[in-house]
Amino acid sequence: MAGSTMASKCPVRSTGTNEFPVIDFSRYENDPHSVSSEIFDAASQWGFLVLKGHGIPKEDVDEMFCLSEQFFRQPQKVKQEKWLNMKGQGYDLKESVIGVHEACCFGNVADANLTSPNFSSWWTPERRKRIEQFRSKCQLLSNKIFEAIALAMGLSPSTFIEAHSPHKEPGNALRLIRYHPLAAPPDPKFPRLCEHTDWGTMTFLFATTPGLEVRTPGDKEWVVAPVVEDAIVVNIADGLALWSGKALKSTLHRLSWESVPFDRERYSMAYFINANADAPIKILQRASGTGEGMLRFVETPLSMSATFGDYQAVRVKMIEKHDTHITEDELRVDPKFLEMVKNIGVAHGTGLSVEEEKAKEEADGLLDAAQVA
Ligand SMILES: O=C(O)CCC(=O)C(=O)O
Ligand SMILES: [Fe+2]
Repeated sequence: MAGSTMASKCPVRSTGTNEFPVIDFSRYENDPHSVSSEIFDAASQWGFLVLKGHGIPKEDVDEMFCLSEQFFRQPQKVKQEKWLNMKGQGYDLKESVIGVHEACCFGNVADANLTSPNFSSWWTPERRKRIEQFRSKCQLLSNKIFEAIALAMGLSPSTFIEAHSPHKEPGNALRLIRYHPLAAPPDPKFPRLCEHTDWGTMTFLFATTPGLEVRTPGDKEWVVAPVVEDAIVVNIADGLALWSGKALKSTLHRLSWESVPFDRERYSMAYFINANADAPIKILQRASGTGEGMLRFVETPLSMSATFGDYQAVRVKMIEKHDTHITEDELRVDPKFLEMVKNIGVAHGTGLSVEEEKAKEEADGLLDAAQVA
């Protein structure tokens, strides 16, 4: 389990945009090959990048932050009218080893949040409509990035998109987050947000103030991700690390009390992208003998057949057992499959190459992949 208080006592270096990958996506249409290879390089070395020129209007992002602030300013009783459910909809409050923050999460298939009964009465039809319109813009952007990544890997452009229909469960989730101020220092065991890797396929992070800490390539140190105006932080999550045979990296990240002290607040928004529950898990591998500067990945057979839905159910169980309003019954999964996912080594975030990772696994025995997301 992550969230070690030891690590959070170490000083955390700030990074500049000359070190952390920053990519201007407005060049993609005219120059798809070089932009997609920049994205692939950042995603395989850092697992994180800052994306400028992404096309989501600034006014829309500002409006989402405005809704978020208004909602979190409501009395606690109003906010917690509906707690987060299994469809990733509702209010979530964490003060535990997972972290100290509150969130309102809009998950499930496109437009499901227009009518879901699992939101506080504060969320009027008009406000829900704006949320769904924003989710739809994020979803269209995610398709473009998936296309770019497929292009860089020598795959059909629709390879990842086909497994990400917005009309299929579990859908993508927009999580409005507030790291709330506390009246007194927290329990020393609680981090602001524990070290974790995300468990979907890709995540967009929106923030106007720094605080997000990321492990550098080679897993050497924590650095604070730079905040670039009107840009989005994009990170690869475990599902895509698994799918790409770990060519794309799912990197550990967190928030420490040094970054967001107990008496301060910070707002952010995370858009978690998930593969469709019925999409079969596939593993890609780099094909040998491809030309200079060209990558080509091919599918390799998987020892047991499983879907992303099987995988997601297991990851939810790994996370939600810590503190939750979800019952044990709802979290029931096949114990054999749970064991397989724990041992598969997807939630790695170690910064090691595939070969190094393999050698380490052999040396250490099977990795415990039970990172929380
Ligand atoms: O708030 C942030 O900047 C990061 C949030 C995050 O990593 C998460 O919710 O998974
Ligand atoms: Fe995360």
